[in-house]
Amino acid sequence: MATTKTKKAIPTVPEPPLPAGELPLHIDRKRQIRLGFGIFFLLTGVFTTVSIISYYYSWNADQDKFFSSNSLSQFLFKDHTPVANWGGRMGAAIAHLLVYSGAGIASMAIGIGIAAIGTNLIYGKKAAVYMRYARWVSIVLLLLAPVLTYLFPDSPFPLGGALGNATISYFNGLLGVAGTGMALLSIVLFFVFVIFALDISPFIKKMKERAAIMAASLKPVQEFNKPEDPAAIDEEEEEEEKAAVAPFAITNTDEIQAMPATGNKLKANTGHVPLIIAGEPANKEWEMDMVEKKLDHIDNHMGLVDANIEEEAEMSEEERLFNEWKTDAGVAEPHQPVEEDEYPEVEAYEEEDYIEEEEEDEEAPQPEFTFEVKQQENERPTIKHGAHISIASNEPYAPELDLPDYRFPTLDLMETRVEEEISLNKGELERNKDQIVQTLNSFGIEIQQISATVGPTVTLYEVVPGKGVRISKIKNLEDDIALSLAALGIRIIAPIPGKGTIGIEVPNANKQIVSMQALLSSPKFVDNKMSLPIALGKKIDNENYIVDLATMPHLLMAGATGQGKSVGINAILVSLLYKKHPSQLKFVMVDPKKVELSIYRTIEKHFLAKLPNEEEPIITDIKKVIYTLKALCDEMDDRYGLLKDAGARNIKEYNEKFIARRLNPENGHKYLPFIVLVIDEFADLIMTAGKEVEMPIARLAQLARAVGIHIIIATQRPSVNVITGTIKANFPARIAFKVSAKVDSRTILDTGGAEQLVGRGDMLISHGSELLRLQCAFVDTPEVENVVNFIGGQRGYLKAHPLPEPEMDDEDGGAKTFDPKNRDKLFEECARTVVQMQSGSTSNLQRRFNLGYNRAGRIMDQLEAAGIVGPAVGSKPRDVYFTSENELEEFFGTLK
Ligand SMILES: Nc1ncnc2c1ncn2[C@@H]1O[C@H](COP(=O)(O)OP(=O)(O)OP(=O)(O)O)[C@@H](O)[C@H]1O
Repeated sequence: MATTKTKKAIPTVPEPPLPAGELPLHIDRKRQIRLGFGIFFLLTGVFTTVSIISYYYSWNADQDKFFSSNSLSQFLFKDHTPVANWGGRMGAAIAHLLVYSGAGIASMAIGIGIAAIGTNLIYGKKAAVYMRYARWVSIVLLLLAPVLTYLFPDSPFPLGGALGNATISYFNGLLGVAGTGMALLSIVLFFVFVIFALDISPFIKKMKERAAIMAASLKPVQEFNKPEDPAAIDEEEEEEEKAAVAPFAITNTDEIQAMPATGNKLKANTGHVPLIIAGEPANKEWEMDMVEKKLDHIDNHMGLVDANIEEEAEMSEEERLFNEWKTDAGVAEPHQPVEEDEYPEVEAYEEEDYIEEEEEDEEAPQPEFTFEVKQQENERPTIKHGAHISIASNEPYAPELDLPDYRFPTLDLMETRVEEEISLNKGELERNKDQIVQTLNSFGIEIQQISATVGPTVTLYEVVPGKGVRISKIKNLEDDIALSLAALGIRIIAPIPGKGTIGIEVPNANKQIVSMQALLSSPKFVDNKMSLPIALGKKIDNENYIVDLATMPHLLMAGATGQGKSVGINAILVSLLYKKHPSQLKFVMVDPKKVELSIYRTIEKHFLAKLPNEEEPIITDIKKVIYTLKALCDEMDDRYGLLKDAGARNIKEYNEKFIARRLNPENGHKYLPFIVLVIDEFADLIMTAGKEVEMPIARLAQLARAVGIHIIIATQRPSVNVITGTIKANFPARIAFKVSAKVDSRTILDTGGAEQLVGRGDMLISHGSELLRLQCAFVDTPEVENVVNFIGGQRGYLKAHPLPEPEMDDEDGGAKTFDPKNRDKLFEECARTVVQMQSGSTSNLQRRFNLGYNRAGRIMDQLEAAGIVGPAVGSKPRDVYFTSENELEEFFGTLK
């Protein structure tokens, strides 16, 4: 009541007129409350933003502390362990909740939004402004969080927070990874092109207009330097008199007054200078007024005033009152619209004039105000850097131009082995047929029909059995039939896949050598478009067997000693040397026996790749093999990085883009040659280095195909401890030369048969689902020498292709040690999760078990040391070496 009385009393006492700059009491109080809230919001926003920025650096240290507290209040008020966040415990908690449990790094928009609201409260803007902020903050949160999670799914820092994770895992389930990517891209494009474009267009317009104003405002200043037509001056003066006097006097004319040093010079050639030097205030003011008026004029002319209407709409009532009050008090006057034709020279201004003027004044000491002119020159649009970043030529890139004079090896380097007509003795054929029919009949197997296909090493007899004969019966009689045919190397194929017949392969009395020269000159080899064509030999029906190593994509060759492995490797290498240019293919050769591959050292500068600073082009030392394998893994990772940048799925697509000059070498892009790793005696390696060799080979075999790295391994010991499950699983293409026992054949091919081969290049190849018998092409050592000498005698690269320098875990390159007693409580659970998901991702463990980064990282290290996951590979998830939970449980059993 008392207040009311006081209020009522106020009108009776006439208020004294408000002093300039002060507002009526009710406006003032409202403003104070707003100011209070504004400051509060501003500080809160700044604090939140700073805490989030700090979280980026301190989250590793603080996350464990946050998780180890039972509740938020305990973390805030009861725990006393110091935190690393710049905002203290409160900052750490806010940042954790907003970033980790919220929208990741995008949450910064919340802090900035709160601060912006605070600022606007201080200035008393209307509610519409806050709505606009809220809209933008929501867009940023909803868009940025999923995009960041999608782009960096395995980033240890929660870039997209829980919001990003939840959105992406939902959409990945709904649309798949590619579908989610496309959906995100369309949403982002929608915002960029539709909403954002609409919003920025006025801004761009404004910027353009401002630039025009700046240009125009400098015009009169330059005109000081230019002699003027007296008539024009008169006219201008007249017009100026007509124009309204500038409502606000610009007093900062000191600069113009303080120009005596230049005055004399100017006096000689300018019309306006006497006015300036004389220092008559009216004239000085006139000059500056002209500038101001022109600014106003252009504002009106260009519609800036209209643009300001929008801003005014956002003004608070208080601001309007304040402006009205200012107007009344004569502090400022509204802009006077000026007729367009009053300042025709604004439009008439031409750049050439300006350049000429500058040239004329070159020798004269430059008066201060010409400085502005120079600034203007800087602001003139320049050619953007990068606008011309383009590769000089539009011609497709030709990798062969690295060595333009390189000549491919010629066929005369290979020995000419005339392939005799396959002439199997008719008598031999008849004899074999009769014996087969007899033998089968003696076991009660009726035959409807029999035919023979004569191959270089064996003849295939195809038998169509009588009705009701079970195929398994014939298969069971394999040994008996072989015995009665009295020939070595009989192989029964019952039935021949895709045919209703039974095949019986009988070795020929006279075997034929398959000529490598004939294979290399065959149209099938010459005209093929395979990435890595290899001419392996001939099938049983004499068809040339040429296959693409890139599709295999790796090859395992095994067989007893002296059965043709080395010849087989040479056949493969020679085929590649005949077909590929040195820029397209590199070999990494490992030869623990030191003699088999040393012949290829001659082509070191053309076709070999090795570790930098390594002298030997062919690797023979086991330790260097481990380094080399690591380097190849690094090369693979680097290549994946390049493919990702280029948006290519495999080396073929990548190289096509590079050849079409769609990838900029300045961004690290380069033509990627295929790399073929050849290991001649794999058993020696695995016996000496075990997992250290097996794991990187398995990793390369699993992943390197897409980036053009292929592996050929050969061994003469086809036992299970050499050709392990891991190796077999990753080498789908396998070649078996003759082996001594059926069990060895099973180890190599998962089936018998290789023990019945006749040796000397007779082989079985298992590729995809088929098993084929081939006679390997024969290449003798002198022929290989001819080829490598031919290549080595030509100009090559300066050195062998360098592989990346590998980083090893410790000096010995050994793996981390695992102490079963000293492992995390969650070790087993995490191991199960990792095996279930087949992905060694630390951030996954963090999310699953609510772990801090450090602890999750420690557990991942323990998993690596235990051999459950592979080493860290950049930000990608680690490889998981256990394929099933059973396997894992067995492993846990060994730890107890
Ligand atoms: N495709 C083939 N055609 C004809 N003869 C062959 C063929 N392959 C190998 N031979 C013969 O077998 C011999 C041994 O071959 P090779 O040296 O390739 O055996 P290997 O399996 O590499 O033996 P090791 O394991 O002892 O090195 C050759 O010297 C050659 O006479």
